[in-house]
Amino acid sequence: MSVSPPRTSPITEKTDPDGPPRVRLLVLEGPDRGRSALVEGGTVVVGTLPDCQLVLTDDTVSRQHVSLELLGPRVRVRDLKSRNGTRYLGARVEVVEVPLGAIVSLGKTRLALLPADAALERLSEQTELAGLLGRSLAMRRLFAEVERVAPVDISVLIQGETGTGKEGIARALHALSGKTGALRAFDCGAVPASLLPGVLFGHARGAFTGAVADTPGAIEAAHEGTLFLDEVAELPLEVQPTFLRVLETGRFCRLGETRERHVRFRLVAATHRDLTAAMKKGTFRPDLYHRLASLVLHAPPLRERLDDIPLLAEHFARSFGASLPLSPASLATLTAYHWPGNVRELRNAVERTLTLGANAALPELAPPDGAKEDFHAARERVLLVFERSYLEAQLARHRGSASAAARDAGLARSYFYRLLKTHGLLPGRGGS
Ligand SMILES: Nc1ncnc2c1ncn2[C@@H]1O[C@H](COP(=O)(O)OP(=O)(O)OP(=O)(O)O)[C@@H](O)[C@H]1O
Repeated sequence: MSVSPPRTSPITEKTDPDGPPRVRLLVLEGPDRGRSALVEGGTVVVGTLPDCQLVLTDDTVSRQHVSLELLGPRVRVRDLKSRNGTRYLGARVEVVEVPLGAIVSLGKTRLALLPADAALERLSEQTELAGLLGRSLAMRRLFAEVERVAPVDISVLIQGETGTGKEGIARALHALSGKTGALRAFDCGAVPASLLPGVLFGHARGAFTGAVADTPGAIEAAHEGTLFLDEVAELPLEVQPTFLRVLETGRFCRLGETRERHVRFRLVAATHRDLTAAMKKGTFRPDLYHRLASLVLHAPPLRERLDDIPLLAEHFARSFGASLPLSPASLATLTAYHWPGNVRELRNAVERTLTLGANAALPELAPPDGAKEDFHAARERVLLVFERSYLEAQLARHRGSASAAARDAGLARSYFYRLLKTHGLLPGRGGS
């Protein structure tokens, strides 16, 4: 066993598949942050006594706080009747088997149990970055990337399922960039293709019917700042060459003008679609793709970072005016679900449950006495319940095809998508 205080240096220890299981213990939060120990086989004890295999100085940790039995790809965590308890996914535990990669809390200390050969270079020490919350390893890795890339003036492409926080990541990149201009967000899927060039590049008075005044576009509003281009896969093919030219030269003309203007901004684009598939289909230009994807960040789905659920759920509950330590039953419900709509769906679930009380999907989160409900609140509740079950039934009938479901429902595709988004029902990657 070795004890060392690494934080940012790479640690790469190859695991012998026939040898005893090897696990790296790494303190992520608490007074001993950065302390790490490589342990091999058998059972090890963590506590403040000097003969523990990982010795901590945290005074909320007991002398012999927890034992860890290494079982290959899993670890049996046993609380040794500690004063402040041992928690996993936010709930107090006596004995629990956890996979490698899990994080357990001992008093104020948060300890990651990692595969010995995990590369640990680039874990951020933050659990909040410009409004984005995360204490899982996946988010700390992402935070470290954001911190590293933010001040560098290159385009960034953020890929990830819907609701994973791509816009939040773009905001964090901007907040840490040191740029003097603003962040301007533009959703390529929200504007009809025919209006999109005008909204993006701006237009001169009289450029088209209804153009009553000279109007700057989104790229000008992002001058000296960041342009966040959401749903970039929806950028119409015919607009892509002009946009690429702006990225390469910083020059463009408003619609209806011949005078060239100059802009300087950092582009952050996001998509939940597979752009390489879009290139193969011919709907996305490879030259633009390569320009956008100088650097790709992946927003991990919530189901791959269950450690974030207690933090996020309590944060959302607080933001809706409730202060609740989540019950173990609520946490078990929340962490057992696969969250196809990711963090947005979690936020909606918390809100729905706090608003609708016992009728909601996660009753353990409901206010204990049941909420008073006036006419407007009751109508809203019935509408929400109706909307959600209608959308689910339509999607099921059309095997997940949102376009077909929207047509059948007699709704505009964009409006149908908005409803799906509100209810956290947007089909994942590859959905239409
Ligand atoms: N890590 C996080 N911490 C706090 N809030 C988050 C986090 N991730 C997402 N959210 C919240 O979840 C909601 C959805 O996030 P966001 O709009 O950034 O996702 P997205 O990936 O851009 O979604 P879409 O692809 O549908 O546009 C927002 O309300 C955002 O504030």
